[in-house]
Amino acid sequence: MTEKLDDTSRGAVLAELAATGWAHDPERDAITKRFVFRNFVEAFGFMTRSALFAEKWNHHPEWFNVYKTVDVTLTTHDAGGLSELDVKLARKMDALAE
Ligand SMILES: C[C@H](O)[C@H](O)[C@H]1CNC2=NC(N)=NC(=O)C2=N1
Repeated sequence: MTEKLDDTSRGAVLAELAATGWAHDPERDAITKRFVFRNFVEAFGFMTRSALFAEKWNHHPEWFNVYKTVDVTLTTHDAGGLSELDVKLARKMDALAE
């Protein structure tokens, strides 16, 4: 689960995630997305709910919050690039942001 995505699966996965606003950073083999909420409470609520899944799955986002904006970077440090866990967390964060 923490192995890097192989070349056959990553194309489809990156295309799927691109459709919801995730961009691939090839330098780091990471995915990034900016979430913008109505206000700080909504942004922090999203971070709090995401944090519970991150902790449960032992897979943690890199993120930067200013007021109602949360910039998220997902990659798997142990694998040195994207893994299924990043995809799982990205999908969950999309759902939690709705
Ligand atoms: C020791 C601990 O299980 C590891 O450092 C976990 C924690 N959370 C993690 N989060 C992310 N994004 N990548 C990791 O490789 C990772 N590894």
